[in-house]
Amino acid sequence: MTFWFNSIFTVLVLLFYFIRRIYKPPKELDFIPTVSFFKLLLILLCNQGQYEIQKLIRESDPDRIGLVKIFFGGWLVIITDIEHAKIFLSESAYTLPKGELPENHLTDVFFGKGVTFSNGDRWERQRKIATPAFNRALRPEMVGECTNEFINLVNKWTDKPIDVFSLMQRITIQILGKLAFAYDMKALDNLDEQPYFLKIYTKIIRHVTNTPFVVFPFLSSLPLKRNIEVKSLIKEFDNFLFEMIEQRRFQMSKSKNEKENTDLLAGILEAANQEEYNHTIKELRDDIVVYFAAGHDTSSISLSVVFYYLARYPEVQKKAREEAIKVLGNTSKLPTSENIKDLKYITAIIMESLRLYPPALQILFRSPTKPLKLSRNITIPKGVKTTVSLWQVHRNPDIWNDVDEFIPERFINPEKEIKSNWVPFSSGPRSCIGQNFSMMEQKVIIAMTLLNFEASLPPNARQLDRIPLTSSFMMHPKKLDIVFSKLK
Ligand code: HEM
Repeated sequence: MTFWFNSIFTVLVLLFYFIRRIYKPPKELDFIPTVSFFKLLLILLCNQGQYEIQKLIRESDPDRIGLVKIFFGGWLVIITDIEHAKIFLSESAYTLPKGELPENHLTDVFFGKGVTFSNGDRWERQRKIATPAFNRALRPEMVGECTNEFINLVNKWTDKPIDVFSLMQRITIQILGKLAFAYDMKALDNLDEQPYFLKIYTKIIRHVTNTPFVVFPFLSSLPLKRNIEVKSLIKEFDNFLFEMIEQRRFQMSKSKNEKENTDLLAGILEAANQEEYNHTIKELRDDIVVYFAAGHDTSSISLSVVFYYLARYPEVQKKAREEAIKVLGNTSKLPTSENIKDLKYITAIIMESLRLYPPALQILFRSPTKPLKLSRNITIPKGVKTTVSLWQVHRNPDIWNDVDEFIPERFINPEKEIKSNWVPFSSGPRSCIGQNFSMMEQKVIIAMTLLNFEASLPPNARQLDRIPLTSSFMMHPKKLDIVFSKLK
């Protein structure tokens, strides 16, 4: 009896000591308020969703110093104040590199070292190649053509609730396929089946963003059935990508007509052939995975939020439709770049939706290579993992009036200060490379859809006063249904 008692007691003491040692924050972070790990764990275990997590983060900093620390397999500092964020985000990409994941981590296996995850000279080279290629790929008319296909698809599903996020994923993937890869993803052919490419991608993302695996990266290296499964899915995805690359290379060798080679992939392939870049096939693959992921999920979330608000506020929808009619006419004319600039109210709706629901809730963490001063009293020590919560900076009541209200008007001719506090695409040297691409595609989709359909919330969701969200690290709406009805 005494033996068992002593053994259990010793194990408990060791466990307690072990947890305290891991959990005890470094002294240099003492000044930063702590988010309770146990409260966070409870929220995650009970799957209570994003609002609870964000509320916990805000409440953990009662004196509003503008940053908190959180135990997340290691200590992570989260910046929640826009002024700190501006300084942080404007720091050079060389002195504030993105954090490296342990090798073999599934996120690393899947995303590799595409531009979002790379650092130093490699990142600079990738960004130099992609920037002009992105500008060439900005083609609103082509987005308009895809939107016409989308309208035909929605026409087959009118007056019934439809999961708006999956619907938006289809159109953004189709557009990305055409504009970025000159590839027909066949995402708008029918609603019965999820497109093949998207199906595999969704499964992989579900695995790699699974909370325990994010918090405890070592789990990815264990010989678990699920890890083996993900690796085989990634292989399948890669085969598809290599086929797509080869197909594009072949088409380009047949056609030297520059007008036919305006897509992002063509731009990257052209640059890859130049000796100064010397891109390997693995580097190409990594870039494409990143463009594929960054290029459709975020825009689908943003569009889902916009359609939720349009459905919830019919008067906003009416005003947006009037603008679309004024700019595009009643016909299904394909929008031009000039038209896009005139969609001021629709732009404000997108901006306000992105303020309230930034699809990237926080940026990927960085580790400063030297102490980074954010204000007179606040310095992030060298090497400390740090991120910016875009949700928190956008929902700070000290900065935004009626912070939780949807007020698109605040973005009609906004003052410089308001614009600089709005950072859903991040800012500084590592800001989103696809911002113009995404804003352009969203404006076309919204304007053309409003010329054809009325969006409403299904009867059982009329009281929905906020979007149901998962507690995932990307912002994902739980099932969000919208009804599209043909305009009379
Ligand atoms: C509503 C749509 C979008 C939002 C809210 C968004 C948001 C962001 C944010 C916050 C970052 C910074 C991430 C970080 O620092 O960790 C980022 C980076 C990036 N985004 Fe986007 N994005 C959107 C659309 C797109 C599109 C359409 C593409 C490409 C087709 C794209 C490609 C990228 C790339 C490549 C980076 C990495 C840039 C670098 O590290 O230099 N994004 N995006």
